[in-house]
Amino acid sequence: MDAVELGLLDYFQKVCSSIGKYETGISNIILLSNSYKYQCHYDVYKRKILFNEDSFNWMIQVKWDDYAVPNSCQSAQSEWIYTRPISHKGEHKYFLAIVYPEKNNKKILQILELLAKQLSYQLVTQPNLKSLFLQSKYQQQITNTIEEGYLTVDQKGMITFINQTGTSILGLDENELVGQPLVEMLPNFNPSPLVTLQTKENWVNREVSFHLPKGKIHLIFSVTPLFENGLPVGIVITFREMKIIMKKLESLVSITPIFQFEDIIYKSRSMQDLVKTAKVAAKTESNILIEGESGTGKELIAQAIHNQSQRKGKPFVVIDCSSIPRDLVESELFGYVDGAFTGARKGGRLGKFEVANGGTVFLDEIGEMPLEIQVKLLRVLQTRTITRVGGHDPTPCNVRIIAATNRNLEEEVEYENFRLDLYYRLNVLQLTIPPIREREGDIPLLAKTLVEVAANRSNRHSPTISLETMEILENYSWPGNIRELENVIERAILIAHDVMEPEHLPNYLLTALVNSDKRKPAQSINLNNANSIREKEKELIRNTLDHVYWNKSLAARKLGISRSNLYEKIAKYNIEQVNR
Ligand SMILES: Nc1ncnc2c1ncn2[C@@H]1O[C@H](COP(=O)(O)OP(=O)(O)OP(=O)(O)O)[C@@H](O)[C@H]1O
Repeated sequence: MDAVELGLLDYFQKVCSSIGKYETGISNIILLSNSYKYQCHYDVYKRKILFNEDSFNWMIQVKWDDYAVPNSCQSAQSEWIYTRPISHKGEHKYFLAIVYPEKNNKKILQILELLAKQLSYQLVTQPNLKSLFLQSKYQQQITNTIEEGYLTVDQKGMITFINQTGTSILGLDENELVGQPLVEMLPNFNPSPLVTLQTKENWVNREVSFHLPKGKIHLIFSVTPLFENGLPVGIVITFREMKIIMKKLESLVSITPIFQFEDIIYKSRSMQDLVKTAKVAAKTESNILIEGESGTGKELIAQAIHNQSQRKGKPFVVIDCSSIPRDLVESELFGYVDGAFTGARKGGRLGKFEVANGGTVFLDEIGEMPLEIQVKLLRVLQTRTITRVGGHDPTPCNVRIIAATNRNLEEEVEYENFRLDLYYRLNVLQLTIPPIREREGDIPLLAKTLVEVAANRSNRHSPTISLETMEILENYSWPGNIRELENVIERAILIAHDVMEPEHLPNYLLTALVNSDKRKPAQSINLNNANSIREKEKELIRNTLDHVYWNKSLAARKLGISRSNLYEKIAKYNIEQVNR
């Protein structure tokens, strides 16, 4: 085991640099291990000095004439090497050597003696703490490659080691820290991590802030106490910068909002008005409520707003209020402190609002939010702070809320399922996205564009859409809106060649066409031949009418369509009653 492993070299270097600070005029103090004693390179000129056993009795004279050193570099004809042993259990383990031009300089002798004593003492008291973590140089190198700051403190509270990541996080030099009391260098730990030597417990993911020369830093740290033969020897503190953790969490929790206003496909007047208002909303900081049926593009609009707002580039965190178990909503949103509840993770947890700080929170399905959480959300919006579950200290939180719902929130307020005060807070700007069946001219445009997108994605030639197919698409009510249209097209693309025909569409669309004033499929007809769709419909209507002896009300009921719709179809297909 050498001086590095024993931690002696660090200590030695530290002491030497402090000697340098007091300007004793001494330089070139060398720490020699026992194995080096017969040969040593010792100064800037790489002069090699041969030692023998006697060399360790205080002092030897070196005549520079014997060495190939240019005259200009020599301050004296000869110099003296003072040496002093560093002993451990009566054995000379190391030697200190100082090169000095004068013989018997008392000050030098005193310093050397003192230093050797201090180092010998260090050998006895330093319980090889370092060797516990750094059993080899490889391990030391590993500690320098890990992403966490890594600091060891002996049982007396003195810092004994810090890795490179640690020094760069703290913005302090290894020499400034090692050998110094932890409480002086990093005073904000409260309680001191050394407490763990008594409690014998690990601390996980605690938070602390320091004002250091680098500025204010916010750390997440963990502490592991170390024992050797049951006796406390020190602690290891691992730490990371909060802002780095936040960045990582952001990438896990937030999504990259990819949509811009240019990606929204529309033509209809109603969508033109909506996008215009959304663009105005993007310039403001107000909360926004987006209402619309499922799949109408609420999240798409929310992303486009975020990307055109001042918060672009900041987190965009999506919280689906309907998918979080009721009793976890609060901690998911606002986080919790250590020990907040049974089963809570040690060290607490950040909430999504904290992660979204500076950015946008997209609260999807806000209508599903439990009433008790609505109160807490209201408080966040009013105070612009969040308080973790089980915590008392509010933390500033700057987020913009874009809430979305496919319910009629005003009605939910009337039914007392949603708080009126929260509704007002969220509804500063309201956008209502119309369903696609109400967007005049949008379906053909959407269908054509989505066919191209889907064909491109699956590396296929993009088919054209036949008139008949387009008619079916336009007449369907699309309860699942654009998401449903996307799915239908995605599937059709796989089976269509040059032209997308009705046979490439799912049967339920064709059936629904027959029942076009009802939004759910009624009697299913299996239409495989595209050209026969009208014929099949005509046949179905005629058969039904014949079956009920042309009682049109009854036929309409059986077909699941309205009487007026039946009259329209009879006229359209020119169906006549055949006298039997
Ligand atoms: N106008 C549009 N142009 C192009 N794509 C659209 C348009 N509107 C919606 N989409 C696409 O439709 C799909 C559904 O949109 P989105 O998830 O935004 O709907 P939503 O209203 O938030 O749905 P839900 O209420 O079910 O959460 C997405 O793939 C989206 O890209």
